Amino acid sequence: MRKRLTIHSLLKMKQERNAISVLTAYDYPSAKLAEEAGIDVILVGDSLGNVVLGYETTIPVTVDDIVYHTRSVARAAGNTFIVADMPFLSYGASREATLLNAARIMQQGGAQALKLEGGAEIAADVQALVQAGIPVMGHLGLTPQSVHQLGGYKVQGKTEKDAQKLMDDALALEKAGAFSIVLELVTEPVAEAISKALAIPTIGIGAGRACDGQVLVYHDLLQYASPYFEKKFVKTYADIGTTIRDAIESYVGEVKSGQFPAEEHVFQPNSAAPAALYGGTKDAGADKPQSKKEESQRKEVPIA
Ligand SMILES: Nc1nc(=O)c2c([nH]1)NC[C@@H]1CN(c3ccc(C(=O)N[C@@H](CCC(=O)O)C(=O)O)cc3)CN21
Ligand SMILES: CC(C)C(=O)C(=O)O
Ligand SMILES: [Mg+2]
Repeated sequence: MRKRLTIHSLLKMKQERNAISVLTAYDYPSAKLAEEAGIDVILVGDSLGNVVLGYETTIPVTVDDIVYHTRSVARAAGNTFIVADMPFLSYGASREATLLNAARIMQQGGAQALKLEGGAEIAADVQALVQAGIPVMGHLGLTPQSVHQLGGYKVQGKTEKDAQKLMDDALALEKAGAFSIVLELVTEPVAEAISKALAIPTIGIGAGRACDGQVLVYHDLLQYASPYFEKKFVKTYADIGTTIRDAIESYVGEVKSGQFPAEEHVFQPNSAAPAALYGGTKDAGADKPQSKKEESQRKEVPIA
């Protein structure tokens, strides 16, 4: 098993043009499989609000939610660099609240780094976290925690003015000490210009081919009951949703038909017939049920 990457090895990957693969994970099985598959970085994203908890936005996600999910990811992926999202307004309200919430996610969750949405306006918070010894990942472009202000999940950096603001924000985050920046739903040339202007790696999601790495949401990549999997920036690599639904359908059918459980799933006593249970007669139990269906038919026969 490969050793866990560090912020220094991620910087080196950019310098050597070695693309960084990032995937979200939210629990033990998703993190275990991501680590086994050789992912570079796991992000415990607040997208868990959408794909695991069923909320419409990421806004209801709490620090408790992130701690709970990060713990289970950390237990599964001890050799993978784990970044956790700081959820909505768990940073920026006050310097003290930012640091205390960050401390909880690092200490109780077991993340190696935190990600915050926003640009120059949160640079001072980023700097305080970095000074406290926490690696910070920035997040620019479509920042879902501001969806109501942005007016929807729309591509960012389309006008010259927006593009310049994205560039200024990226430079401000780098200056504040961020080790990497996620660019979400940013036009390809703008993401390319930012990636070239920064020393730290950019991680794109719907931000084109020039980013230093890519990130996708676990449930999108696997078509795993995700409400977003049909989006333009997503590529689905498997159809796990259909596989799971078909399997459960088969199970339901076999329980109802009596095909499951079969002989090989059933435990038998030492002696072929546990006479005591059948009222002490020697041949009792010889007509033990072969299936649920048969048993229910038996029950229709009055015993007395
Ligand atoms: N499952 C999932 N995947 C994600 O990528 C994701 C989440 N959830 N939740 C948090 C945010 C929200 N995200 C979103 C949500 C919607 C679009 C979307 O509707 N995109 C349109 C672009 C529309 C335009 O052209 O402006 C698309 O078709 O890609 C994009 C990102 C990304 N994040
Ligand atoms: C989509 C990624 C970048 C994210 O922030 C999340 O999964 O919450
Ligand atoms: Mg997020």
